[in-house]
Amino acid sequence: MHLAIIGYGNIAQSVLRWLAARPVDQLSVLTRPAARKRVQQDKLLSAAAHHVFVTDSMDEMLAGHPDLVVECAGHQAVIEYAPKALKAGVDLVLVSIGAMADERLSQALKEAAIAGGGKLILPAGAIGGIDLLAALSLAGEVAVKYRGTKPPAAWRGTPAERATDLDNLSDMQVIFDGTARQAATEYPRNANVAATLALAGAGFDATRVELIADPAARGNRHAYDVACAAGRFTVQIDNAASPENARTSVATIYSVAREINRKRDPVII
Ligand SMILES: NC(=O)C1=CN([C@@H]2O[C@H](COP(=O)(O)OP(=O)(O)OC[C@H]3O[C@@H](n4cnc5c(N)ncnc54)[C@H](OP(=O)(O)O)[C@@H]3O)[C@@H](O)[C@H]2O)C=CC1
Ligand SMILES: O=C([O-])CC(=O)C(=O)O
Repeated sequence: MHLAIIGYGNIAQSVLRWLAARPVDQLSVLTRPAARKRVQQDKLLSAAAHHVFVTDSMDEMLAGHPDLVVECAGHQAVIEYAPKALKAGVDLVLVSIGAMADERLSQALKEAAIAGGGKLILPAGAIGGIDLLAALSLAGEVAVKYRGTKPPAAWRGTPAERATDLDNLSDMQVIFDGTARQAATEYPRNANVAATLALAGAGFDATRVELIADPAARGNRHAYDVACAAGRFTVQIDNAASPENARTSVATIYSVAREINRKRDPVII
């Protein structure tokens, strides 16, 4: 298998650490230009694959004909690279799913996938239960309400800083209440799961979202309720935060790992 990864942050490096136990044949990594030389020297790479290529050019990466591209670099990187990968006919795992809250980008991605023949794969990421939600939404209208709770530090550098004094919170506080579209747009590094739920269920404008800063939170809690004529269910996940990036739950890393296995294994679940 030839695996290509866009980004070299917490998720990318953690996935490579996991790959060391079962390396891929070829690995291509797309970094920012300033990071290329440093990444090339990282020993994680040679443990994760038999042949390694590091580049700062998407065209160069695609010229190697990867079997699967995994984006784990953020919303801006989705805009820059995702349409190209899909147009080239390569399957693309999109971790920064919240970028699809932008209707024009979402449409462009679909058109690129149709034109090129590559599949746009939306992984479960930090959340679970997407299989049931997506299935129930085929039976009729679904109502979905999501609550995302993280420690105050995970909300630094976001609009939450304007809503509350994150450093001096003594109790949990709702820092956002609105639609999945607003949440994914305003919190691009924290509310991708809201977008995942929206795409699997009621859509970006009907999925209700509450984001909460809680000084007592030990990790990232994702909870949601689904109701429809075919049934109802509630999910609550208490995720450990990644040691390298507290905003990102460890589960996200293994959700990417699962998609890699789904591409290379004969039996998939
Ligand atoms: N679907 C889900 O459930 C979840 C999705 N996510 C998404 O995954 C993304 C990545 O998470 P994580 O790995 O923890 O974040 P990190 O910030 O640790 O890593 C992101 C990496 O991407 C690099 N990068 C950013 N823009 C570009 C670009 N244009 N070209 C090449 N590299 C680029 C960054 O480089 P630099 O440091 O130089 O900026 C950094 O190395 C998040 O931003 C979020 O959107 C996260 C958690 C859950
Ligand atoms: O990793 C998480 O817990 C969720 C997250 O950051 C996101 O949805 O963007």
